Amino acid sequence: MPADPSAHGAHAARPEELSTAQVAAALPGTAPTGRPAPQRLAQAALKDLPWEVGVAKPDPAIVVDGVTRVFGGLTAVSVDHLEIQRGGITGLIGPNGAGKTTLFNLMTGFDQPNTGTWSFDGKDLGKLAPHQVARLGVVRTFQLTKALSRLTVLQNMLLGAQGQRGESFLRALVPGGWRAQEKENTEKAMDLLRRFKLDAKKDDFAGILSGGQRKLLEMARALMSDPKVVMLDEPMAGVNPALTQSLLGHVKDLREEGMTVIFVEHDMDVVRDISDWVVVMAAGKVIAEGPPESVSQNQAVVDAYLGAHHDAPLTVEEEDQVLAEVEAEIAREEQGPPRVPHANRSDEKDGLV
Ligand SMILES: Nc1ncnc2c1ncn2[C@@H]1O[C@H](COP(=O)(O)OP(=O)(O)OP(=O)(O)O)[C@@H](O)[C@H]1O
Repeated sequence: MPADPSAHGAHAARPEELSTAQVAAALPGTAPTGRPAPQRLAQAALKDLPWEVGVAKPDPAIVVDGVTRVFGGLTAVSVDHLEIQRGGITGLIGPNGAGKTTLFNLMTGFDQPNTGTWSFDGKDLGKLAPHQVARLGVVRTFQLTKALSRLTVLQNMLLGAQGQRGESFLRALVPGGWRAQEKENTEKAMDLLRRFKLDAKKDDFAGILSGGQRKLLEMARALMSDPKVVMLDEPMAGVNPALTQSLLGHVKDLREEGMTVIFVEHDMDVVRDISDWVVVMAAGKVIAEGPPESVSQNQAVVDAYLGAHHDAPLTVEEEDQVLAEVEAEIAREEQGPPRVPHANRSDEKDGLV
């Protein structure tokens, strides 16, 4: 069923996100200019596409072709064709070991494939080092954050500026050029820290931040290089429910700013909440693509998560085990607050996101 276009409108300012409201006011599509928000365009563009693996997108930012990565005898990634729509949020999901992180590593220059090509805006990204990929506008965060614990929060941010396009050897030769650049970078870092509510911690060592604050720092640092594509590897993992809300808001804000976001996530509530499109991987391959509501209806996806095959029905013992796991999951959810407290979300109540 096609997604409801109203579900991804400009979201209302969250009370806990004062800086977001300020940022939103300055952003295309969220200011009262009558211009449609970028995410609406992405969602509208994807709405009538067939739910087929490898389907061509109307305006792809990233195109992957024939990429394989083999470790010993194991094919960790084998993606024939994948396009990522510009300006949308694409969720990359799949069971453990599906190849999601390996694909991220390949696309951002942290690993090299055995075969294949991939491009951003038509520019070949193969064989580029991570800093060169970042300079072209594609940045990523990591499952385990890479915040350097013995540097302060601000110093960590300034490291993120190194791939900036404004930096150049010539600029270094201009008297005062570096100092001007440093001042510019510091101002930009402080703006981002304010937006991510980490400004009060600018002089703290990153090592003393909570897991969630480190995730925020990592996202903020990724934005130092003015990226066009942001790849987030499990941005919500290990983050407490209160901060999850804040992180979700920040991811949506990236889309508001016109960035293309690809994120790996295991929590299906989160995936359903923020994705315009979902790509499902299993055993290295893309096994399904479509809007969030399409994947739970896809038998191949259900099988991949259950570790079963179409032609191999579950035994009674396996069914009992799956049932017991589901019941345990429900019991856990009943005991604690859900990670995404939908009832409290002002944006959802308004039907705007
Ligand atoms: N450097 C490596 N050497 C050997 N095998 C690896 C390496 N990196 C990944 N793999 C294997 O490749 C497969 C895909 O791993 P990957 O981490 O990409 O999966 P994933 O979908 O990100 O899983 P998870 O959701 O658990 O993070 C796994 O079987 C993993 O053990």
